[in-house]
Amino acid sequence: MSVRVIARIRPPGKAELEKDTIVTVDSANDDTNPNILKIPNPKNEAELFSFQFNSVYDQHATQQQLFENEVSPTVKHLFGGFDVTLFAYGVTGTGKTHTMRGGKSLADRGVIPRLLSAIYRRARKIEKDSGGDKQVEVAMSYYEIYNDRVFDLFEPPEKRTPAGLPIRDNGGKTVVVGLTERPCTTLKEFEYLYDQANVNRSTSATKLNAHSSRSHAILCVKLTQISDSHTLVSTASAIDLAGSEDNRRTDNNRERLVESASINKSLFVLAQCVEAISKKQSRIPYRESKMTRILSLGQNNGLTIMILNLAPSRSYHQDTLSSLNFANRTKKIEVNEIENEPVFGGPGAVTKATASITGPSIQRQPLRAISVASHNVHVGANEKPDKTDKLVKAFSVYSDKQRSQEGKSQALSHQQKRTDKRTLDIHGTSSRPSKLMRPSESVTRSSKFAAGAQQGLSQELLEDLISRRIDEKLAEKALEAQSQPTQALPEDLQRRLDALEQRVSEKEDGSRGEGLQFLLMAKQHVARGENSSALRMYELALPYFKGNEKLEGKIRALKEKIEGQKSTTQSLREDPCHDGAPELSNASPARRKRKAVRDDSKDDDYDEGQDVLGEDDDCEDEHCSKPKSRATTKPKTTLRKPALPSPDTNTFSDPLTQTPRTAHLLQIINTRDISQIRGLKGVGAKRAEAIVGALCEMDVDDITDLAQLGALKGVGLKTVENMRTGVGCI
Ligand SMILES: Nc1ncnc2c1ncn2[C@@H]1O[C@H](COP(=O)(O)OP(=O)(O)OP(=O)(O)O)[C@@H](O)[C@H]1O
Repeated sequence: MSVRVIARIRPPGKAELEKDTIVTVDSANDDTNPNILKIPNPKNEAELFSFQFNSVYDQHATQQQLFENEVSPTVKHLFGGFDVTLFAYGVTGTGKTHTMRGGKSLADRGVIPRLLSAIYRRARKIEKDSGGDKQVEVAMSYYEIYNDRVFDLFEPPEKRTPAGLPIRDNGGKTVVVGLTERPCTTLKEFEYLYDQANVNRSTSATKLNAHSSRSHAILCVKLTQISDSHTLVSTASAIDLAGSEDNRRTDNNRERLVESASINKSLFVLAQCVEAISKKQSRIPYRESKMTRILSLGQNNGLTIMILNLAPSRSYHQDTLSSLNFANRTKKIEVNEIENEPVFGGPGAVTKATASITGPSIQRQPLRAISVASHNVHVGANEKPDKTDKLVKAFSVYSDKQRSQEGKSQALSHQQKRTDKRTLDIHGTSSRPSKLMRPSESVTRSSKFAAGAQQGLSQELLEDLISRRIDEKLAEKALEAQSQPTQALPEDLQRRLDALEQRVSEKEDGSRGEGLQFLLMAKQHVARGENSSALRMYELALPYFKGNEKLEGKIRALKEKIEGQKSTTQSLREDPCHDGAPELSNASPARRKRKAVRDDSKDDDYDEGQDVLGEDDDCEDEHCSKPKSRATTKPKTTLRKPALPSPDTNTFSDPLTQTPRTAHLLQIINTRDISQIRGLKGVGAKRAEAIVGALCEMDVDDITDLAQLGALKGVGLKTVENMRTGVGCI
């Protein structure tokens, strides 16, 4: 099933004139609801571009109409066990927050309060009709992604840690670690919590919107239906994305510019993901931004609805065309229509399944699936094993990773996943158990043994597997013991070093890491011959390196190049996300390749990025003496002895013999997230940036073993040893 795309045009604002309205609504067939949007070609007003979506709403559409027609029908699917994802997309000031949250009056309420109202209504009805046999519980979590960091909206800003909450990949799903989940038994309770959390959301006035959202907000509503025989969990995710903004029009100050760059970058990556999915490319760049990792468009299951918000007026002409092009590609994305499995079991299962929402009023989730979890189930004591024959309804999955087989093998792997899940779920929870709840090693081993037996592994192989696990555990213990500092630094020195490191990281976080990421992405685009995208990345990097002549020169040169290409080849666009015309063909792959080779040979962006940094380092600011401060922190690491097996042992190169520690290290490296990588032992910001740079230049998607990691430019075996000894297991 495809993503359902609906478009909504807001009324003209106070400063916009009715006569400047350029977006009109039509229907494919006169007697049906409107589903076509028309907008003139900016280069030839007489020509109209048409875009068809599932539904289109004009400026007169009410909140009630939009909800009744589009969102209300999903409620029964949610109760049927499907996850539902709704997200609002659009340029700043086009009405996303108005659509999702809305105003306070009854008529103005947006999709989210109406959805909750419908959920509670249906829940009460189910409970009543079942004569009390069924119970429905609702819990919510709410967080924002601000400057590419995840913050719990139940935490006031002053209590947040600057780095935000970590996100992890857990069995193919992205999860936020340490998020608050709050039960809410009534609509009133929900509204209270929702309003309270919204106070914590980052908003500011910009020239284009007096209450502009400076973050992507993600609300997850978890629905748990409990009966004597089974428990069913499903999730509704409602996402209010921040709007892209053209900073030539915003007059943003530096702080707003940095926010804006971060918003634009994540939306740009989203557009890249959608484009890669629509072109059926094997690599979808989800990992390049936290928002795209979390949204996982095309990877999540259940129902997905995108609400495209548009402004009607001419001043948004180019932006509107970009949004329409984006939506046009999004509507082609296939989503797995998989319902969550009910969990069979007696009252024991019910207790376990609802433990997280019937306990104290605030619950910390150990590890929580964000958007949708197709199998976010809880297994009870009397689990019935005959559910594995349940059929998956659709198989159109696009993944970050190349899929080895299609069709039948996918069904098989789905079943396999279930078998694995069952093995895990025997311990009573589907999410990662807390340390206290973690089963004993022997239980884990015996369940693995059982899983292996189910999979038809030979006795010999199983024993081998077990003894390897024991070895791994022993090695881990030894590593942990050795990674303790043998000698603590004097308290005063340690404090000074910490303060110094903190200052350095604060400075780097704000002005280097992000900016460099843009430069790196620009380089990637140049290498692929995508000059318009590269230009956009360079422009996004500019606020971080203001006044940098090299960067400005690069932008000028690229602009000239693009202009030159346009006039000579009559090619209307190279990057469809930032050009007006709908669905125009791109340059031929052969031409692209030729261009890529030519550009690559000239391109020195990454080095230039280092130059930019170099100039930054030369400043007189006391914090800029990084090399020195880094050097002074070194003794901490040199006190520790490396405790890795030698590089020529299997552990270095054979993924099968990887310890959990190694796997965790590689997982962190493969995030390509500078802030995570620089948290590794022995890795400073510069090295983290170099690693990310080297990863971006690799031909393969991910690093799969330590040998590969050690071979990266600027890494080396000693660094690998350091990084590995400093990593904990997950
Ligand atoms: N359908 C609508 N009817 C009436 N007013 C609307 C409508 N849509 C938007 N508005 C008004 O337009 C203004 C901008 O809307 P809103 O803040 O929802 O935009 P946004 O897309 O969320 O912007 P940003 O991305 O900057 O947060 C608000 O004053 C809002 O009330």
